[in-house]
This record gives sequence, structure tokens and C-alpha cells, in this order.
Amino acid sequence: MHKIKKYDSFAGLAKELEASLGGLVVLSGGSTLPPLIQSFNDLGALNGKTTWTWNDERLVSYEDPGSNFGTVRDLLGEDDLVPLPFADNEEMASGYMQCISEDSLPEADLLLLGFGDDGHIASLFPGSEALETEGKDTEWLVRATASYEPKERWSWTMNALTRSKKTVVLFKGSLDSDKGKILSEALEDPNCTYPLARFLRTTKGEVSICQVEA
Ligand SMILES: O=C1O[C@H](COP(=O)(O)O)[C@@H](O)[C@H](O)[C@H]1O
Repeated sequence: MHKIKKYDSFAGLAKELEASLGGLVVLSGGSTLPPLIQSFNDLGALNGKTTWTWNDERLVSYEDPGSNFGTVRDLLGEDDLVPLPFADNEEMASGYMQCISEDSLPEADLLLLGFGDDGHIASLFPGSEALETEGKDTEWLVRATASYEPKERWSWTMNALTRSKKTVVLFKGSLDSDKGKILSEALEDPNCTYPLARFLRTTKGEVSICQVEA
């Protein structure tokens, strides 16, 4: 059973995670991304030792406020940035995959994993085709569709995410919120079908669950 570590700010969380930066760090989008990267920046922890990528991206320009990469690219100073493509373009997708992992599924050194209040992770939504893994052992980047805007996405697959050496599940808010209840269910119910729960049951790496209460 995973214990939830509590932090009163993203600054406190970033301080503890600083020592784990380096190698390939895979970020999630959404609400936890800007405050976490801002806190790494404030600590001076963005210093050329890390390759950053994202586990999903929306098919909008990097200037659009819906772009995961776009929201933080100005902060990620000297480190290597490998954004997912912003368009449904095969050449861009294969260029991205080559950059991250030449011929096999990638293995993140650290995965900073957000989740949605429907239990989705990356852009793997409950019931979506992108979640199917059977017979797709070598597939690690897929097109996915959300039910809300921006709908069209790229997403890492469950097979790729679960190879991460270390995962920090990020949760902002109270355990009484809708998202807090999703987290509790994913942690406590062995039959829970949320993508987050599937990830927690199958990941090969070490997992910490971090709650920022602010
Ligand atoms: O669509 C997405 O949602 C989740 C959660 O985002 P949040 O705004 O509710 O924190 C995120 O982890 C994922 O990367 C993102 O694209």
C-alpha cells in the first residue's frame, strides 16, 4: 500500500525531488506542471543535467495556452527539451521517438505523473482505444482523443509509462475533492479500472504519491 506524502507547497516538493533530477524526466501537463517547474527554476535546479519530455501533448501550437510544452518552455533554461509534436504528423512523431529512444520502448529515469478527475493519466482516458495494450508491445506513442478541448492528443502508452524507473504521482488539493476520491479509490480498490489504478498495479519502478495541499 502506498503512503501519501504531504507537502504544503510546490517549493517543498521541488526541493525534495531536486536530487532525483537528471537523465530522462517525463512530465505531465495540466495544473501541476507550471508550479512545479517554476519551483525547480527558483531552486536553480534547471541546469543542463536533465532531458525533459512530456507524457502527452495536445495538438495545438506551442503558443496556445492548452499546450503542455508551451506553458513552461520559457522556464526550462539550459536543459534539453524534447517536446512531443504539436500536429498529427508521422514524420514529426518518428523524429520524436528517435530522439527519446532509438529502437526500443523508452525508460524514464523519473516520471512526474499527474492524473485527471476521471482517473486518466497522460492522455489515456477510461475506456479509450489508446489504453489497449494487447499485441502492441512495441507501440509507445499513440494518438488519443479526449472528450474535452483540446481533444486531439499524442500520448505515451501504458507499456511505456510503466517502464519508468521512478514515478512520483502528483496531486494538488484535498483528499475530499473529486480528484482526491479518485486517488483513494485507485490506491485502495484492487479492482479499480481507472488508468491511474492500472498504472499503479503494473509499473515496474518505485512509486511515491505526493500531495500538495496548497
Ligand atoms: O489532460 C491532462 O490532464 C491531466 C491532469 O491535469 P489537471 O489539470 O487536472 O492537473 C494531466 O496529467 C495530463 O498530462 C493532461 O494532458
